[in-house]
Amino acid sequence: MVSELFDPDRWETVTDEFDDITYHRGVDVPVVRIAFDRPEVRNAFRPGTVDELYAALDHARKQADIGCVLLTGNGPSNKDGGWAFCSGGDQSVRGGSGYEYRDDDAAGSDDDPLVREAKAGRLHILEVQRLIRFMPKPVVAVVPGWAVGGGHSLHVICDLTLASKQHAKFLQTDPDVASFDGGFGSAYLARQVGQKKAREIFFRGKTYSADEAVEMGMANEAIDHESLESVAIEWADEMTQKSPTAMRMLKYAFNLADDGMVGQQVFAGEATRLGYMTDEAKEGRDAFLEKREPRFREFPWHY
Ligand SMILES: CC(C)(COP(=O)(O)OP(=O)(O)OC[C@H]1O[C@@H](n2cnc3c(N)ncnc32)[C@H](O)[C@@H]1OP(=O)(O)O)[C@@H](O)C(=O)NCCC(=O)NCCSC(=O)CCC(=O)c1ccccc1C(=O)O
Repeated sequence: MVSELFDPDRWETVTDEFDDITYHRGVDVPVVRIAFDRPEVRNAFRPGTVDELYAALDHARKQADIGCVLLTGNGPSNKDGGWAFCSGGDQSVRGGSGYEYRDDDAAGSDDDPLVREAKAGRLHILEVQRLIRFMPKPVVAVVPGWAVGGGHSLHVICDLTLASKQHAKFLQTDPDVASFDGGFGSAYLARQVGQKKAREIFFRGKTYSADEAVEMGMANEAIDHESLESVAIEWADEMTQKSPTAMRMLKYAFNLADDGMVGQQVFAGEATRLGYMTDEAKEGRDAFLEKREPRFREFPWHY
């Protein structure tokens, strides 16, 4: 069993090569489901987990027939029945300068020695955050239980959050373990819930329910636990029936104001792609290749 909330009739396996995550694609909806699969440690991520998550997200990014990504956590824990989205960095493998590949974690033993050295003491969940941020399709955090520390930051960076009414719990423990996500995990959270509330979340370390998360604006809807994944698929179905270009441009437009010149670059890159699709752009290319002046006067100055 992948997870108690997982409906095997709705999903097919993309690959079962991963150890710490599972990766499926929808049978009848163009959506993928990527899930943390370490329920016994509340889906904490170790370096290998982050590597796998990055690989799966990057794969999903490149699939032209996929319009939405669901990010969730498998469960419940066999140990105590607890549910989790993700409890952040695995504190048991935290070394002096970051999280370390240990024991059975994918250590990249076949890597070039210099790459292996550079991989020591990883804090690369931030690379995953950026991949989600720039993913050209909506990413939905589907939160069946605890979203804590770096796991809380992951739900924050997702485009939408659906939370189990009965089991989702939102908590920031970063300063309890001397960690601080000073990027999207805090600053973008403040955009969602306001400065006072965001500071309260980090400074007090209080646990919030799904309803409270919805009320303060960091989650979209609290859903009955049993229906969480089927509702997530419904939302994905709705979103993937819309224009892919419009959805991509909207996501990047929402990002733009907060992402500075990188946000402008990403948005403008997509605008350039659209520009390249016009006859005007083809005329520019053809004129160069045919060694003649471009006949741009044939094109209107739209207003
Ligand atoms: C999540 C809890 C609140 C759940 O509490 P509870 O339901 O009572 O269950 P427990 O009995 O505590 O836990 C069950 C079991 O799981 C183990 N476990 C839970 N969380 C972790 C974890 N994060 N690491 C390792 N192990 C974990 C726990 O030990 C139990 O094991 P047993 O063997 O059964 O005893 C509660 O568990 C909790 O508070 N967990 C810790 C949450 C936490 O502090 N997370 C880390 C925050 S810091 C972080 O995430 C890194 C931030 C980050 O990503 C980052 C930030 C800035 C720059 C870069 C980075 C980066 O890339 O890392």
